[in-house]
Amino acid sequence: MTPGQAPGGDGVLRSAGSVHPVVPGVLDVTHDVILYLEDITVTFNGFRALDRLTLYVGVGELRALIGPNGAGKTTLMDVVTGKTRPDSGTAYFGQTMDLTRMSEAEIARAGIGRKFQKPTVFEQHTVFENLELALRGDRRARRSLFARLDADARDRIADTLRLVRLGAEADRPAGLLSHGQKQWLEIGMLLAQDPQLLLLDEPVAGMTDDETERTAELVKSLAGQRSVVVVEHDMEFVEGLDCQVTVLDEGAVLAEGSLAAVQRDPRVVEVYLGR
Ligand SMILES: Nc1ncnc2c1ncn2[C@@H]1O[C@H](COP(=O)(O)OP(=O)(O)OP(=O)(O)O)[C@@H](O)[C@H]1O
Repeated sequence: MTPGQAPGGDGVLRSAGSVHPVVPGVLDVTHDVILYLEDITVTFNGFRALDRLTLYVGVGELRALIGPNGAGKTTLMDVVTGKTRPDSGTAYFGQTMDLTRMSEAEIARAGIGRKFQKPTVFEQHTVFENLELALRGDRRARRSLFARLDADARDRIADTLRLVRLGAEADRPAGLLSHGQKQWLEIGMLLAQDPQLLLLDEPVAGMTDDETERTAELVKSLAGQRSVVVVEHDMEFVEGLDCQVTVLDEGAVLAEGSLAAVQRDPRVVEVYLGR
């Protein structure tokens, strides 16, 4: 990343020798970067949960975020989704959307979806209905609810069911699904909103080995069409993702690279084993 590719703070984007006016609400990924976090600091009563953290995520990239307890992973997700405002630093979605000036709802509408650790599906409703409800939250789908695009909405649900491998469960109440299936349904509900950046917080916590393996396949298949950032402690799962790994420690990036490379890094070994 060259500094010239970073968004300016004055409403005008400077990029590689040219100046573009900012178009509000339009995701601009002309530099193939979907998320820019630069020099982000977050303090809680003087304690630095994030300490000048800088991180970039590419368009279509799958990135794993690891680090010991308290490293700042959740706080980072909170900054991206607007739940926590940084004390300083810049956070941009694409070239033009300043996340630090957007509400949580605006950020979600702009195309950032977040899955929390605990599944929150509607247990009384069927799997299909859960996806339908998620789709109704999408502005494009709402417009189409009573119009001829209804078939499109149904197709979208069918596609999502296939993707999260719940086609055979479509008519079952979500409350009867296994823990792993509920997690996949919730990922499907997020996908129904068509996010361009998906944040997954410990998606395999509490899953069986088989479910964990299937989730790695699912998460890998989600990248490419959208960018995905996964926070996870389960190293076998992270290995299965076969992607770039960022290690956080004490609120900053300690190392970045393949899982094998960061696991060889003595500083990473120290924070995981040395304390
Ligand atoms: N609202 C808050 N008030 C005070 N301290 C906080 C708050 N949120 C987080 N912290 C502290 O900031 C640090 C980073 O927390 P964070 O939850 O981001 O870490 P994490 O990497 O997600 O950890 P874990 O792997 O345990 O989930 C921790 O020391 C935590 O206690």
